[in-house]
Amino acid sequence: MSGEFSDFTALTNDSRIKIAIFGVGLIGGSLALCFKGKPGVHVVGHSVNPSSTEKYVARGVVDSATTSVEEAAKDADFLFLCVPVGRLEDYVDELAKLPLKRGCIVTDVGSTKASVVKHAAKLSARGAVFIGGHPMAGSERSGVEAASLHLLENAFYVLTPTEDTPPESVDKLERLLKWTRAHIVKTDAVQHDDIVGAISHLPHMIAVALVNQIAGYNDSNELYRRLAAGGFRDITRIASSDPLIWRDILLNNREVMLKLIRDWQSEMERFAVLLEEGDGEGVAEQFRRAGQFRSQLPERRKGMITSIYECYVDVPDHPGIIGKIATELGQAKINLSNLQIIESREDVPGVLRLSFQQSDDLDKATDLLKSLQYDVHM
Ligand SMILES: NC(=O)c1ccc[n+]([C@@H]2O[C@H](COP(=O)([O-])OP(=O)(O)OC[C@H]3O[C@@H](n4cnc5c(N)ncnc54)[C@H](O)[C@@H]3O)[C@@H](O)[C@H]2O)c1
Ligand SMILES: O=C(O)C(=O)C[C@]1(C(=O)O)C=C[C@@H](O)C=C1
Repeated sequence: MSGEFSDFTALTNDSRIKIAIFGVGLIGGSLALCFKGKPGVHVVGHSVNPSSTEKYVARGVVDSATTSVEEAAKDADFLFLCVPVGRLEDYVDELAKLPLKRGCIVTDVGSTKASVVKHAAKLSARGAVFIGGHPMAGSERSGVEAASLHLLENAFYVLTPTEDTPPESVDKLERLLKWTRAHIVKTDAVQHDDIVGAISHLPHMIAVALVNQIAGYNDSNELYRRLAAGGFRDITRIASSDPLIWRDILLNNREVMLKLIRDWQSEMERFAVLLEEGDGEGVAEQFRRAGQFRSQLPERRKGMITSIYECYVDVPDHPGIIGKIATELGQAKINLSNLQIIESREDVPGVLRLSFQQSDDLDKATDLLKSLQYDVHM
């Protein structure tokens, strides 16, 4: 081992590290992939479902898997709770009944923090330290099939230690999380929920409401769906997120969300007034202000809407073209994460959307496809 991770084995008193992941889905699976195969590390996955445990091992995401919380938790140095927000407290309660390894670190990846941090304080009575966590990266996809070694790379990873959290435990967790290549940010759990409510939960709700509004119009005229391409697609990717994961997040953060909805309604009302009054300068000013703030967002950072790098390719309408493009990319060792035909443009035979998890892959793919005379748009 070398460089920034050379102090890794100092994370425990012996050179073996057991990491238990409860819920090996998109986030749990991505964490497992970051830890698995590192020297001395054993990653055990937990699922309530025996067929899922078999799948985790068969896909090579974990070293072993079990349906027993007790077996997964036994002697574990780090325990990651990666289940839906609505189940986090149940897992804390189960762990609180078990003989956990002294000084072990229990953390979670839930999209809300205040309630679980408060609830998990009880783990200290078992000699464990709870530190709330939230990797600010994700996808509209879910399940272990969507897990990726690179998901958290360059993303922010929020930790919410309290004043009672031993600093050496925070330090230990931070050192472990270096394997994810995410950037750690520490904040208070309540502040986390306010801010993440605004920059993540509200956009998900708006995307869903917008899609449902348009779907309603589409019921009486199919042209809505057929013409909905550029802007609509950009702002609504996250509307395809997992319904149960988001049910739990929004219910858990409901007080914050109710205030944010009211503020959103005021923003829309402001637009309504500007339009009623025919105030063109006022409308333009709204766009100027938004553009200015948006231009200051971190570029191509994982997390929020930009976690996937995409390009669009005009494709002639003949059988085999999709396979041909996928093969060209594969032969050039470019990792394609998704490929989708979009039938929204009437003027060209078809448009293929290619998605990548690395900006590098996107750049290589556009260069390659352009060199092969394809029309590529960003
Ligand atoms: N999806 C995202 O973009 C994202 C990003 C950051 C954090 N998170 C948080 O990560 C956690 C997991 O989300 P995910 O996107 O990985 O979801 P996922 O559906 O991909 O994975 C959830 C895991 O929990 C298990 N699970 C589901 N319901 C369960 C239940 N009732 N009891 C026990 N286990 C159950 C599933 O088998 C799966 O292994 C959530 O708390 C979510 O808020 C999600
Ligand atoms: O990129 C996405 O699909 C996401 O929704 C990721 C996202 C976000 O809103 O930024 C979603 C939920 C999380 O808790 C953290 C990250």
